[in-house]
Amino acid sequence: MIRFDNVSKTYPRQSRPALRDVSLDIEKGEFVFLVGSSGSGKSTFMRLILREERASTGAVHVLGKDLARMSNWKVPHMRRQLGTVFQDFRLLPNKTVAQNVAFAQEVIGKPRGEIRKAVPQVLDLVGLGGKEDRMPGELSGGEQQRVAIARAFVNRPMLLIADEPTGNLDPQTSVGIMKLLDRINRTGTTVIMATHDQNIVDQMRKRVIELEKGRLVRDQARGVYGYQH
Ligand SMILES: Nc1ncnc2c1ncn2[C@@H]1O[C@H](COP(=O)(O)OP(=O)(O)OP(=O)(O)O)[C@@H](O)[C@H]1O
Repeated sequence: MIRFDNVSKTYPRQSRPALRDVSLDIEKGEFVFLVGSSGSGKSTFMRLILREERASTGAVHVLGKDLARMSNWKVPHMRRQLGTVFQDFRLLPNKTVAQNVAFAQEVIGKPRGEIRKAVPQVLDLVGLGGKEDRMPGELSGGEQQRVAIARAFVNRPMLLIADEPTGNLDPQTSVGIMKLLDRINRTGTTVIMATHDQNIVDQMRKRVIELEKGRLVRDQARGVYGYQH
């Protein structure tokens, strides 16, 4: 599903690479935690998968495609198969819960009938049945993140990328979000989640990839958080 072959990334005008010689494989259906202190390269890793950035050297393969060889016009098609969730939710504040989720389908040209069916289904799945007509500002942080996850999942992506999805949530709410991501993973969707949340990583015992100053320093099955920050 994802392969990094000796990938390094140095941003323009930076002397130190943000990623250094990273090689790894992530298979379909895996759940992977990406850990490492601030600035270790986690977001860069995710941006390379989304082709928001390009590798300086080495090759990144996503869904069997070499991203360096992918023409720009094909990138949106590739991204449609990836869902993204962020710490700050990134909902459209002037659209209802249902409209936020429907929007993800409208932009890819899904027929109206399908959207009308899929939106309530996915809102039920994330535990927001009955809140379709609320505005994001009327929801708790945990509920807003559920909307964001519904939006990311409604097109049934092969891969869900979550960048600190529990970073703004209290521990109890975070556990609910993790149960939801686990459920989504069980449907066969690969999940990659960057996090600083030690409790979550230690409880879930999934594969843990640790970056330190851009290098991959640990790749552990059923791993733990494993470092002090
Ligand atoms: N657009 C950019 N231009 C220049 N340097 C950048 C850019 N983005 C990131 N960097 C640098 O690359 C390194 C890795 O940053 P990155 O954001 O990938 O780390 P991170 O592990 O995601 O950190 P955090 O946990 O704080 O989100 C840092 O030294 C950072 O300053």
